This record gives sequence, structure tokens and C-alpha cells, in this order.
Amino acid sequence: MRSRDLAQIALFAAIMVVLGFFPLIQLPGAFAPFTSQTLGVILAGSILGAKRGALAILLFDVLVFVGLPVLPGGRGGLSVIMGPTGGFVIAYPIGALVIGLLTERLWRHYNLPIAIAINFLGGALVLYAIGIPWMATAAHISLGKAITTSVAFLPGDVVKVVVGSLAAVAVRKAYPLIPARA
Ligand SMILES: O=C(O)CCCC[C@@H]1SC[C@@H]2NC(=O)N[C@@H]21
Repeated sequence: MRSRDLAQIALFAAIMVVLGFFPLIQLPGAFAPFTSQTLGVILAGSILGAKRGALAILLFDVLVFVGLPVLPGGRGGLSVIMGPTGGFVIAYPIGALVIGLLTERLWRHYNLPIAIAINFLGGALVLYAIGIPWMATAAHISLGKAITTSVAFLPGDVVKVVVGSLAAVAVRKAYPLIPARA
């Protein structure tokens, strides 16, 4: 891995940290906060691709694991990971990986609708698939309740997907960082 790759990984991990400065917004009745950090997951996967994107978010997760206050509201540490929102944090690098793999595969045909579909899959559905069952277990609530209380995140997540997709398509045009596959 070249030093440019390492710099890009560090940059996108830093973007995740900056996105964590947004104040913690707790939606009524929800067991997790609204977070702008899923936008960072989308940007990392769709702009850096699978390997560098997932590594950037993994680096961010390491910062959380060792206890740095990089989650919204200045939270971090194993107590967060073991709590109701830990599954989402663990899912962040997996979401970036899925986005990166699909973005690379469809790179030649990449456009806004494709970006939105990929980013919704990796930046919302993958996070829900891991985060919501984890939330049900950690918060001792039924899976049904975890799902219904999480529906409130959908509008905000769709906005983040569209914003991230517009950025990804613009970066692809101006300064593509993902090499086209043969
Ligand atoms: O900071 C944390 O402890 C993790 C928060 C996870 C919040 C999830 S991610 C998917 C969904 N969209 C949001 O804005 N919030 C939830």
C-alpha cells in the first residue's frame, strides 16, 4: 500500500471523526441516536472503493474501541459497543466494504441512480441488518419493537444516501480515485 493510500484512509477516518462533532440527536422512542456518520461510511466506500474505504472506517472503529470520544455526544469505548447501538458501529466498515465492492463492479456504468441504489444498500440496509437485531438483544426488547422504533431513521438516512451519492458521482467525474476494472 502506497503512502497516498494511507493518507486517503487517514483522511476518511478523520472525516468520520468530524461528522461525530454534530450534536447528539435522540429521536423520541428510538434506542439509537440520529447520526451523520453514516454519511462518512457512504463517502468512504463510494469514493475510496472497497479496500481503502473499509480500512478507513475500520480505523475509525478502532478509535471508538479504544475509548476515544469520536461518536456523537463525545461517546466511545467498549460500553458503547456492548450497548444498543454497538451493532451499527460494528456494521460501519461492512457497509463501506459492500458499497466499495459494488461501486468498483459497476464503475464503468456508475451514475446517480446506481450510486443511490448501492449507497442505500450499504449505507442503510446493511447497517439495519446488523444494527437492529443487535439493538434488540442489547436493549432487551423484541425484534419487532427494534424495527418499528428504527423506522424513524429512514428519512434522514435517505437524505444522507442522496447527498453522499451526489458527492460520489461528482468526485468520479472530477478526480476518480477508483481505478476502472478491465
Ligand atoms: O453513535 C452510535 O452509538 C451509533 C449510532 C447508530 C445510529 C444508527 S446508524 C443507522 C441509523 N441512522 C441513524 O441516523 N441512526 C441509526
